[in-house]
Amino acid sequence: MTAIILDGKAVAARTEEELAARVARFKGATGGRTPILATILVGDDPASATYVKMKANACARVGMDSLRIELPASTTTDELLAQILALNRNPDVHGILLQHPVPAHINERACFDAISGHIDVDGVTSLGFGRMTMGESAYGSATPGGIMRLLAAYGIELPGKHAVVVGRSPILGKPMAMMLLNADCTVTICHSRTVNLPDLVKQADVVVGAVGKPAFIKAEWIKDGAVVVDAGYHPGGIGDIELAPLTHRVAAYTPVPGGVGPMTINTLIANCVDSAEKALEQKR
Ligand SMILES: Nc1nc(=O)c2c([nH]1)NC[C@@H]1CN(c3ccc(C(=O)N[C@@H](CCC(=O)O)C(=O)O)cc3)C=[N+]21
Repeated sequence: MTAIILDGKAVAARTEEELAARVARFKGATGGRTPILATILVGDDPASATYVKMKANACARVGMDSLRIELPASTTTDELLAQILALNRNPDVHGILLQHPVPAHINERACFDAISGHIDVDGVTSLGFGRMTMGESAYGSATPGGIMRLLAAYGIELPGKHAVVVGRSPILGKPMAMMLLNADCTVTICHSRTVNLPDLVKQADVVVGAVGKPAFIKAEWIKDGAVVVDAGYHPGGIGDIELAPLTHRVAAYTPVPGGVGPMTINTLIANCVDSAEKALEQKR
């Protein structure tokens, strides 16, 4: 069986061409302003700094400006909330990315939920999650949203499929499960307290690795012909799924790197362009 490689890097690159054209149109309509994504990085975790830089670079590639806010690890919840509220009030800002994780003493949920819904382009607010789950208009969480766009780009049929999501985090596993449910999958959500994880994964037509542990999901658990989506990202180009033994016997898989990661960033940027266009329509 020749597996389809779900090439997120290629799909993202194609989409960037279209986004660049939309940014150019926005500039034409506003006398040269661009959509602006505000990125907030708290503390000095080098991996987080790299991801935020990748997001700013993606903005630049489509001709968008970004407003980079870097705060010390000692920042309090109230100080971070004040920054977010100021960005909410700034009419030039069309999207906010608050990079997860923030230092442990900060109430991350309170800070996510302070982001105004219309500029929650990373899809992290509770209200956005609820609206997405109910099938109402909202920007879905960027990583699962990117996965859905990637599956759509390759015409992967979802209705009636048994999707097994391994992981239940607020911005990855939980919204992933709701998006697959809304796409008419039968969804099983597995997590650290799940009994018989291998048996559940063995039933999956679609497997999503979203646990954050390198090669935690073993190749032998995955059935022939499954669609394998790996949302893990670990040093050395390793995902959450043991991939090498699978590539010849599954229907499709996301490579790591070059699969889910580029689609996450692309979804964030696409949502920000969308938000900017909506702001323009609504005369701001
Ligand atoms: N509020 C918030 N939203 C996020 O979306 C978010 C976050 N916090 N915190 C951290 C995770 C991680 N994340 C990645 C995005 C792109 C790549 C990516 O593009 N990786 C490249 C490889 C990069 C490399 O290692 O060179 C790839 O997979 O091809 C990886 C990881 C977004 N996250």
